Amino acid sequence: MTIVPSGSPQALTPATAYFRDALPKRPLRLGGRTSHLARAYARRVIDTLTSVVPGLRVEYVPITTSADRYKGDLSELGGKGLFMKEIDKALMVGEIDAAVHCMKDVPGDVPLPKGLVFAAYMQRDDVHDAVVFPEGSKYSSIEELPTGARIGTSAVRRKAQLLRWRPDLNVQRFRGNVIPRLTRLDEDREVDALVLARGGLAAVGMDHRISQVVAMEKMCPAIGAGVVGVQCRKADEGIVELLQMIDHAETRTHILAERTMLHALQGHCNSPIAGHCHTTQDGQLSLIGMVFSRDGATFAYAHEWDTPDHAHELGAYVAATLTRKNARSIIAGTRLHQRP
Ligand SMILES: NCc1[nH]cc(CCC(=O)O)c1CC(=O)O
Repeated sequence: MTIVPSGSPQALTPATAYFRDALPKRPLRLGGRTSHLARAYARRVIDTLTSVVPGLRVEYVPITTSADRYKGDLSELGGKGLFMKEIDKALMVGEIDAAVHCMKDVPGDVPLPKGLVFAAYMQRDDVHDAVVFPEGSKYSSIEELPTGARIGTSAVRRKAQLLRWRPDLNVQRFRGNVIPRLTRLDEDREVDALVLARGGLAAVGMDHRISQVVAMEKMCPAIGAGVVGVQCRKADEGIVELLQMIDHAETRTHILAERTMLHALQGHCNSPIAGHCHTTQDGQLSLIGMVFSRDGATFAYAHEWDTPDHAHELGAYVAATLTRKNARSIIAGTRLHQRP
């Protein structure tokens, strides 16, 4: 098979040369979850890879994770990387060559498995949260909802911020993959509205269901929101280099700042922690960090800036500022199901 590099001849890097030799043997096996969202994100990874390396064959390997099997409250299981365990294992034993993950679901309180590396981050999607109402609902925004209205979400981060905004709302646990969640919203009428990620809804073709996009000031995103990461074995140098070809450098810097903060706060995707890093118009890195009590009544906020080569320092600094503002006890006080 011939590889026609996109763009200039210099585009033929060692990675494409390496992969040209491995290609005839079998397609690259990309593992990920079975959900519509995971498949949509994998499609994005595959399309980007094949636009850089035309002729590259990639096969998607869907994997059911513990979090997909468990229908209860994930915080009761500890919430630590349950969307990843089986995928990590498949990658470590060589059943797959690479894995696609939503960075939001990658925990910050346990180290990544030894020998695995995120070799590519795709350019970040929109990070706003969005509100969806059941079909035929007379409401179209959170502001219009009457006292006691039921909002469905399983994210403690969303619950805390909704209650901070509207303490009179009744926030209920509502789990599941995006499409089944929307079906339940319309059919069962258990809740009056759902809050979901705008980018996730758009990725599965459901953006027409969005009635309200929530401002960042009302709903600070999760660490890693809207970022798809591609992981592989560190020792597979050819695959590492191949994936690096689709790495989005600015997104990598933002993820480094956000996840450094998350590590320092010992948080995971079900912690009441929010944060967002972006590059300002004058080229500075801006990082916002927030932690909440579960009822949203107590929170700590920090916002700092630094140069793009100081993403790590910025993450550590914002975490330290939050810690000085009692972040640990605010978070700890909210862990209702903490194990002894
Ligand atoms: N926890 C599930 C999950 N992981 C990533 C996304 C959405 C896309 C993203 O922010 O990466 C979602 C669904 C949601 O929060 O509505």
